[in-house]
Amino acid sequence: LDPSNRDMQDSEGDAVRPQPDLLKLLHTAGAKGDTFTLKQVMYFLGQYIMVKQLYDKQQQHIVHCGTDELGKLLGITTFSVKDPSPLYEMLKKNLHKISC
Ligand SMILES: C[C@@H](c1ccc(Cl)cc1)n1cnc(-c2ccccc2)c1-c1c(C(=O)NCCN2CCN(C3CCCCC3)CC2)[nH]c2cc(Cl)ccc12
Repeated sequence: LDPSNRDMQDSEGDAVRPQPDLLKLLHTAGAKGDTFTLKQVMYFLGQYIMVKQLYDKQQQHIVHCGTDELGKLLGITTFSVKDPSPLYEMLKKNLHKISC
């Protein structure tokens, strides 16, 4: 997690409510309920990539999501887990922060 995303890291513990499309992916990965912490969202997205076998077997930091729901959400076909910026862009659009 690069320091430029301070707001993301600071708000790791806050409750967020994913939009329906993102929520569907999290449930596919075994998540329960409709509110999570950012940490949990990241964990379940990681599980989703594993379950759907979207990562490149040779270069395991590359994720091929062009033919998957995840790709539609991210608006890209491939990304590296070493450059999380497209991910944070998607999460900003698809996570509603709950200020409880
Ligand atoms: C540091 C962390 C990360 C977390 C956030 C970001 Cl924005 C980048 C990177 N990370 C490092 N590699 C992965 C990864 C790589 C390939 C397949 C699945 C996960 C992850 C991701 C996790 C995660 O919760 N990771 C737990 C430990 N990972 C180690 C790698 N493991 C490998 C096991 C062998 C096969 C390849 C994955 C899986 C569990 N959640 C993610 C969600 C997405 Cl949208 C993208 C990537 C990840």
